[in-house]
Amino acid sequence: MTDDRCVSHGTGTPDLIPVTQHRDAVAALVAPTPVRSVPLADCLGLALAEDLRSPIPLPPFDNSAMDGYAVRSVDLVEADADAPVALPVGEDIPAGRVDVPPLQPGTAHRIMTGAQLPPGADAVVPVERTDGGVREVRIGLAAQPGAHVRRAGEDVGAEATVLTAGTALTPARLGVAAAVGAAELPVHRPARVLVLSTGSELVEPGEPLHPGQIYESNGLMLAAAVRDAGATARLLRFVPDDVDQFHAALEPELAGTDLILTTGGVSAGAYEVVKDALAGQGVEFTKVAMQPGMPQGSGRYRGGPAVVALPGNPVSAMVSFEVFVRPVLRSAAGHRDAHRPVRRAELTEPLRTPAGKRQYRRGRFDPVSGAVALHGGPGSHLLSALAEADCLLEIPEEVTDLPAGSTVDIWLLD
Ligand SMILES: Nc1nc2c(c(=O)[nH]1)N[C@H]1C(S)=C(S)[C@@H](COP(=O)(O)OP(=O)(O)OC[C@H]3O[C@@H](n4cnc5c(N)ncnc54)[C@H](O)[C@@H]3O)O[C@H]1N2
Ligand code: MOO
Repeated sequence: MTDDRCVSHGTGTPDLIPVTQHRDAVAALVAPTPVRSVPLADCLGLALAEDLRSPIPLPPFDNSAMDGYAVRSVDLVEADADAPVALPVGEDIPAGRVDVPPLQPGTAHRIMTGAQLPPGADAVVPVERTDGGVREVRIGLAAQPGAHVRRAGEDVGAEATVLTAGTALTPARLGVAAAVGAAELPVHRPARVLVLSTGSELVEPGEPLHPGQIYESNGLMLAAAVRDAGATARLLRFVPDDVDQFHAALEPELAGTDLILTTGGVSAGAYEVVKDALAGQGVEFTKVAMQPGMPQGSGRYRGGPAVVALPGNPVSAMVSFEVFVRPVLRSAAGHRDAHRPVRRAELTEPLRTPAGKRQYRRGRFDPVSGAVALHGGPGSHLLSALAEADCLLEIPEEVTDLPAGSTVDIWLLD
């Protein structure tokens, strides 16, 4: 909800559907993907499908936090830098030694970081506080019981849950999974997305550009956004505004596709290739009460893969992806946090928006002051401002005027 707002009445455009309605329609198209076991090395960024319980405590055994000497603290009560206590050294215990002999009273074992604490020892003296002796060691420090000892289970108790279902597998989470002995994890298969841009004006970046032509940017951008959302993307070469070429590009690629994402050709002109090709094939075209991103399509292509048809204006395509597609891909792949983080932020300047449409403006957020500044105008061709933005401001449909200092919801982008 946005504070300090002027609300307009009776300005809704009757043929526009609410953002929530289209969002629900898109969400209903993409089911959760199947779960399978995947080697840890291939799990980065995927969502864990089941809680991970540790079969062992971590650390698995009491061990030394320092290179030094394992001792009985009672043997060193009198020890002092000026009056060191000499103890005979029994054994060497490097990390990984499995047959660790007990520590006899009045002796020390030389021990390394990570090595098992010998039975009978209750403290470790760092080598720097000794003379480093190999047969006999002189220790100038009265060790406290437990000093420099890492106790079994201090980090993770046996049978404790270390990761919960829906967690995104970050490097540290993969680390803890390996530390408790997991070789594979149950994860959702990423959703498989096909990306196809349309437009006779489009030219491949790197090729010469003639008057009236523009470089194709939506396909690459959306394929990257799909991958960033944790799904896999197959980017097809864009097609001109030609229905036959559109179908010819799609047909051979349908197998193994969960979602077809198209851009362009969905508004009201004479050459709306996506609309012409997909209307009557299971895809409905609507106008959504939002800006950017008004013309939209969704459905199932000939009863098969889901289709989301995004508008061609680059900012409209990207914002529509954020609003409708990204959360759905993340939910389908099992992510608990499917949505962008939302914050409340204070506007640095006044903002006027048209009534009856939910606005998504591009902004820059200062997390220290909690202020958000608009970045670039509302035009849906202003791609460079989107590229520099770090958040989207979400302004509700009924709001038309916001004074500086009003608080608004923002979605934090990466
Ligand atoms: N008479 C009307 N005209 C328009 C309406 C309307 O309701 N009535 N809606 C406007 C809105 S809002 C939008 S958004 C756009 C959406 O149009 P389309 O989805 O049909 O997209 P195109 O016309 O193909 O392209 C729009 C714009 O974007 C550029 N574009 C398209 N594809 C790419 C790409 N892959 N890479 C880079 N740029 C691309 C294209 O050149 C156009 O400039 O329609 C409005 N018009
Ligand atoms: O949907 Mo359009 O995005 O307002 O330019």
